[in-house]
Amino acid sequence: MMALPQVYFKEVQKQFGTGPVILDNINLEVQAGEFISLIGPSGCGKSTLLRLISGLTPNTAGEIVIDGMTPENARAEMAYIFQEANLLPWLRVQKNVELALKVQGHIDKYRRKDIADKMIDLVGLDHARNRFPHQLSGGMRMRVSIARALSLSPRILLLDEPFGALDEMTRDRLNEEILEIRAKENWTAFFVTHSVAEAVFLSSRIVVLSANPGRVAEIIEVPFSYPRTAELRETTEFLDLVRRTSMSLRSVMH
Ligand SMILES: Nc1ncnc2c1ncn2[C@@H]1O[C@H](COP(=O)(O)OP(=O)(O)OP(=O)(O)O)[C@@H](O)[C@H]1O
Repeated sequence: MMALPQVYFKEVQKQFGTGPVILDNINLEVQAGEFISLIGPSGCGKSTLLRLISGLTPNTAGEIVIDGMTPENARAEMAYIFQEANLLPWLRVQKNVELALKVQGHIDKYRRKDIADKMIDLVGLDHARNRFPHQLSGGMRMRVSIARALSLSPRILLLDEPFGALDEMTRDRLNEEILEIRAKENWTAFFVTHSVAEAVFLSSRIVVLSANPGRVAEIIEVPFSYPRTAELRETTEFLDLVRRTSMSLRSVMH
C-alpha cells in the first residue's frame, strides 16, 4: 500500500480578493522525502503555491492537507529559504543562525548554541562562524540562510529561487551540497527555480505549471538515483531530460 502523502492538494484554487484566478485545479500528492521542483512562466503562481503549503495565504477552493493537518497547523514543521539570505548585518554568523530558534521561543540558549554549531558545521562554515554578513561571499551568505532554516528541524523545506542570484559555479556547488545535506537530514523539499538544469539535478519530480491561471501542465519523473554527484550533469541521460523538460516548459510559455 502507498504511504499517505505528506502533502496533499485536491482541486486547489487560489484567487486574491476579486482578482483573477491565480492557481486553478491543482492536484498534487507528495510523499515524505521527495524533492519537488516547481517551474513555469514568471507569474504563474510558483511562490503562491509555496505560500499555500505553508499556510501563509489560504486557498479559495479545494483541499490542502499537510501531515494530516491544515497548512496553518503544520506550519511549525516548515522552514523557508529565499533568494535573499536576509541576515541581520550586526550579528555574527553564529548569532544569525541562533536567532531563528530564539524567535521560536521554546529552546534554551545552550541548546540553541548546540544546534547552531551543528548546522554551521553541516553547511561548511565552521571557519566563518564569527564573521559578520558583510565579510561573507554570496554563496556563504546563502549557506548561513540554509543553516538557519535547517536549525528549525523542518520536515518540509520551502525554497523560493534560493540560488537565483548566485553565479553558475556557486549555484552548482550549492546544488551538490544541498543534496548531501538532505541525505543526512531527509526533509521534503519544494523548490522554485527558473533553471531547468537545476530542477533536473535536484528533483525526484518536476511540476511544470502553465500560467493564467496556473495549472499543473505536466509532472516529470526524474529517474536518477541519489546520491547524485557533479558527474551526472555530463551524462547523455541528464542532458536528454533537460532537453525534454525545456520542451515541456516551452510548450506552456505563450
Ligand atoms: N498578495 C497578493 N495579492 C494579489 N495578487 C498577488 C499576491 N501575491 C501574488 N499575486 C499575484 O499572483 C500571481 C502569481 O504570483 P507568484 O509570485 O506566485 O508567481 P511566480 O510564479 O512565483 O512568479 P516569478 O516566477 O516571477 O517569481 C501574480 O500575478 C501576482 O501578481
